[in-house]
Amino acid sequence: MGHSAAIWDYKAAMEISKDWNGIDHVLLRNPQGASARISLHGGQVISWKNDQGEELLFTSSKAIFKPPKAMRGGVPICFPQFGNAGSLEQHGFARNKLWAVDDDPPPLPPNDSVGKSLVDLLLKPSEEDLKFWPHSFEYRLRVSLAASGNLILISRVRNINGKPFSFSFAYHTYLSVSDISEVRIEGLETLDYLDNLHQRERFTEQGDALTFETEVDRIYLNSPNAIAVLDHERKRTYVIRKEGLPDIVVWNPWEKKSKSMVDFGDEEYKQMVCVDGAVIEKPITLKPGEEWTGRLEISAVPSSFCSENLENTGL
Ligand SMILES: O=P(O)(O)OC[C@H]1O[C@H](O)[C@H](O)[C@@H](O)[C@@H]1O
Repeated sequence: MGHSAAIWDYKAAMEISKDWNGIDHVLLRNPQGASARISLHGGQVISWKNDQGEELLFTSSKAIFKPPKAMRGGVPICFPQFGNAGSLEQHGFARNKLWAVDDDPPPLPPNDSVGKSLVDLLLKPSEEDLKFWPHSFEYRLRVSLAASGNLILISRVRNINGKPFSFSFAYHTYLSVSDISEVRIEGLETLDYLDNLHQRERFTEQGDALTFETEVDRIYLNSPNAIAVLDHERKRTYVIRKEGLPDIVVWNPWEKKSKSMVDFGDEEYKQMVCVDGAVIEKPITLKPGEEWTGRLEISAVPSSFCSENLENTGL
């Protein structure tokens, strides 16, 4: 018997436990049996399951779950720098830090909380962080699981004093797929992209949809606010909707690069594609007191649902 949404206690549907390194994990559940697990290491969503218990995010079998190493899988937060185009470590420090649960976050619009199981997290710079990146910020991350099973991430970054600062950002979303050769991405047609495999040279997408035959590492610019990742074999489509995140990073390392990465298992590159809502080409600049919000919502739906209900996908 399922639970009725009317009597479901969303606050109680959030549990905190410790992993084997003593790091807090937050488990969110919805009345239909979907779940999401978030580690305070990195504020990283490390699992998202549908109501059938199927895992929707990829995590490498060799992922290292111990700070200060980043975990390969789920949704690492890249902040305040995406990639290595800056003075900080690759993808910035946020994914390697211990975040705190925020018991009293500033309010968000009611439709961002009602009918959802959620957790609010907070990251503030340590003394050590300020040596490398001397900017006072508060980063609030809300992770929600909707009654529909959708996973929603809302980031709010505030400049709390001092001088203006700039940052780039990505929700580095590792989607689980049956086989990368069965995947196509719709919504990126005709867009310009920066190719990370060619020193960020700018190209224009020519194909109808993006498919994979080799390593891909691109930053699509000014993308539409909904794109679809179709997994033909698993008959599943991920619909990614975003606000405040103009760019989309698409990455699959393919065989050779994945072999050179210590935290990637054999042939595992076939089971993943990263599709990140991001802000890269034009970094965000915040003056003192200003706040930026970036929202990502992912649905995982049967492909038949998408082709028959294209309007519902927003494409
Ligand atoms: O190995 P990581 O630091 O987690 O980065 C993994 C990948 O992230 C992004 O997709 C970048 O565009 C890639 O160039 C990078 O290889």
